[in-house]
Amino acid sequence: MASLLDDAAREVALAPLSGWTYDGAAKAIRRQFRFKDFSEAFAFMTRVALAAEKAGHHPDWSNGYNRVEIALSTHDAGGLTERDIALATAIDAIAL
Ligand SMILES: C[C@H](O)[C@H](O)[C@H]1CNC2=NC(N)=NC(=O)C2=N1
Repeated sequence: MASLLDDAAREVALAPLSGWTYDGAAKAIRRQFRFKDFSEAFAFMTRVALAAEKAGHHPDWSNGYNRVEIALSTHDAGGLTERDIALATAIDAIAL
């Protein structure tokens, strides 16, 4: 199982990821994305879903029209691990 990132490792890992913030209560990182319309938002979600399946690591998310809110946490480990950082990086590349 991936090991939890401590506070210092989390700071280092989050530094290059703009827009992701740490939610200490949820032990997750969060980011909100906005798109032109629902079709664009859902196309993004489809691509993220495929990347998540490939990684075997999945987002907790919600969608309302053109907004997609994503939280990443490693449930098996009970907090943030490198798997969340890797998926956040992949998601950012998809959103470009
Ligand atoms: C067995 C399988 O690898 C696990 O259940 C995976 C699937 N996707 C997952 N996704 C997330 N975000 N956290 C997990 O702990 C997790 N576990």
